[in-house]
Formats: sequence, structure tokens, C-alpha cells
Amino acid sequence: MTDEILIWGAGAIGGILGAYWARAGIPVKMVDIVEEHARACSSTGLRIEGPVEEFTQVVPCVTPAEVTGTYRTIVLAVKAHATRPALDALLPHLAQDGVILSAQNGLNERTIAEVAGAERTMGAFVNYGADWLEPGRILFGNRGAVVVGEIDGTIRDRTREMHRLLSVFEPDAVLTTEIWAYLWGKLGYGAQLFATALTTDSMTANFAHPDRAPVLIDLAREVMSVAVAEGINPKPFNGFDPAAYLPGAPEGAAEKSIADLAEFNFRTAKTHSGIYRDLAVRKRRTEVDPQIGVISEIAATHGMTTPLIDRLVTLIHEIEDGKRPMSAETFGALAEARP
Ligand SMILES: NC(=O)C1=CN([C@@H]2O[C@H](COP(=O)(O)OP(=O)(O)OC[C@H]3O[C@@H](n4cnc5c(N)ncnc54)[C@H](OP(=O)(O)O)[C@@H]3O)[C@@H](O)[C@H]2O)C=CC1
Ligand SMILES: CC(C)(CO)C(=O)C(=O)O
Repeated sequence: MTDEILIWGAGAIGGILGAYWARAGIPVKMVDIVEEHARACSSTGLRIEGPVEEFTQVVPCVTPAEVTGTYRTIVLAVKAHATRPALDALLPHLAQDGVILSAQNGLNERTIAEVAGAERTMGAFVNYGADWLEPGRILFGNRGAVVVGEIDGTIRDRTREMHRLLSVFEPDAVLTTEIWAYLWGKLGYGAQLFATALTTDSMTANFAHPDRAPVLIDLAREVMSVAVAEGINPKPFNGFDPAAYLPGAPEGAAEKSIADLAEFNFRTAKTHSGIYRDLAVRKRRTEVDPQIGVISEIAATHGMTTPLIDRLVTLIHEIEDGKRPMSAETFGALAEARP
């Protein structure tokens, strides 16, 4: 047994955490299926680039087959659709009294709790912007909200310790009793980000586009109404204001949130979302089903329908399958599903 932290998934999100922790002298090891990346991080080091800070840090990194021992803290930072296979591989290395922290988008904490047990699951919400560029190189595009909390809302010694560790990386990290409220807020913003990836335009260009803003507003309204049906009161962050998308919001509030998101994303060196990168750069499937499709599944349990979310999922799949281009016309096909 070791108190070394294991980061499972050493890409944009996990790699940055690993580099900051290793630089601060915190014992950390990373695991990644990309062997060339693992070798680079362990030998010449992981290069963090971009406007936030630039440095190179050696961080021990192995492939899943090379992991030995058991760990009390494992940070899971793979894409949402890789959560289950990653859990299968990491569970033999999780101590009985250990915990998995999800540093992901979506409601992965539900899956982790199901597989590893609720007691061994901790939630996080991360909104910093980063891109994996090539083996051993990650762009840190912008700082963003980092929040940690137990899935049952309690605050324990281990939660405070995780908050302390995250604060090494992000001094404004928040310790919360309402992690689900942040995760649902990110689902609303996440749906908007998926919509921006229907085009090749930057996130900011989409948020600032007069014809697209109303569609982005209606999308967030759909997600926020499902959150409310779930008994969640989503939290604001970095320009995303959940209350602006709820019934009874003051006039102009949603438009202001969209303008704030255009402004927030104008300041990042990460011009496009991770979804755009999956589709246009990495040419691979996205997290759309576990991150966005799940919203309509939850809506159905409340007897609600989510026409925009459903159309968005279909369009993203059509792009993944090469049946549609990323274009203004494809965004227009989303707009057709507006109420
Ligand atoms: N990037 C960002 O700015 C943000 C991302 N997020 C979220 O954070 C999560 C992680 O995203 P991100 O870091 O961008 O993704 P990346 O693809 O950059 O990093 C994930 C890494 O994990 C590897 N991997 C995949 N499956 C496994 C596995 N079973 N075991 C070990 N490693 C594996 C991937 O390899 P391969 O590439 O070959 O699959 C990749 O190197 C996602 O849920 C994302 O939505 C949240 C906020 C911001
Ligand atoms: C845009 C970002 C970084 C949130 O700010 C994100 O979550 C993504 O790329 O999917």
C-alpha cells in the first residue's frame, strides 16, 4: 500500500494535475494507454504549454498493464465513455478504504459508485481548459473552476485533504457539500459546448453568434429543467448562470449568460471544445452518449421530453459517422428542433 496518488488517464486534465502535483513534490504516478505518452512523461518529462504557465516536469507514467500495488487515492481522468473499461482495470489497485475522484465531465460518479461502491467515490467538477497536443505535450489554455465534494454531501477528512491537494494546482478550488449541483451546471454548459462543435467555429464565435445564441439558450433551458426535476439547484461558474435558464428568470438574464460565456472563452488559448477536438482533430467518437444522452434518459424518468438534446445527440453521431459535416447548416438542423 502506498500514499502515492494514482492518476488514471494522463491526458489534458489528468496530465496537468500530475505535472502540478509532481512539481510540488506530491508523490504521484500516472497511467495512460498511450504508451509513447507514458514514456515521454516518465523520461524527458511532460511539457505544459500556453498562457497560464510553461514548464516541463518529469511525472512517472505507466501503461495499465504495468501498474502494481494498491492506492488510497485514484483520480479518474479519462473521457466518460472510457469510464467503465478504466474502472475494470483500476479496481484491483484501489485499496479497500480508498477513493476514486472523478475529474471528468458528466455524471460519471454514478457509474463509479455502482462499480466501486458509493463509499469509494468522490466527485469533482473541473472547468479549466486544456488540450493534449502530442506525446509529452499538453496545452493549458485557461484556468477555470475546480470544485470537490463527496457524493453524499458530507465533508470528511479525506474531502478536506483532496481539496488541499487540488488547491496546490488551483488556488481558488472550492470544497462543496453540493457537488451534484456543479455537475448539473456543467451538463447545461456541456450541452451548449456540444452544440458549438456542430460547426468548426470557435466556442466564442458560436456564443457570440446572434442566430445561434437563442438555440444555446433553449438547450440550457432543457437541461436545467431536468436538473430541477431531479431536485437539484445547479450552481453558477465561469459565466454559466443556471438561474438565467430557469422559468421566472429576469428578462435578458439568459442573453447575459451567453455573452459572459463568449467573453470567458475569448480569453482562452483553447479556442475549441474537447468535443470539437475529438471530431475535427482526433477524428474519433465523443462522450455524447454518457454525457448528453443520459440527460434525456433521466428526463424520461420524470415523464419529460428533451427534443433539442435528442436532436443534438443524433447530429453529433451523424458527424462521428461521416454522414454530416461540421457546418452552419448542421447547427441549423439543431435549431429546427426548437420548441
Ligand atoms: N480537456 C479539457 O479542457 C476538459 C476536459 N474535461 C473532461 O475531463 C475528462 C478527461 O478529458 P481530457 O483530459 O480532455 O481527455 P484526453 O483524451 O486528453 O485524456 C484522456 C487520456 O486517457 C487515456 N485513456 C483512455 N482510456 C484509458 C484507460 N482505459 N486507461 C488509461 N488511460 C486511458 C486517453 O488515451 P486515448 O486518447 O488513446 O483515448 C488519453 O490519453 C473528460 O470527461 C472531459 O470531458 C473537463 C473539463 C475540461
Ligand atoms: C471547454 C471546456 C474546457 C470547459 O471550459 C470543456 O469542458 C471541454 O472542452 O469539453
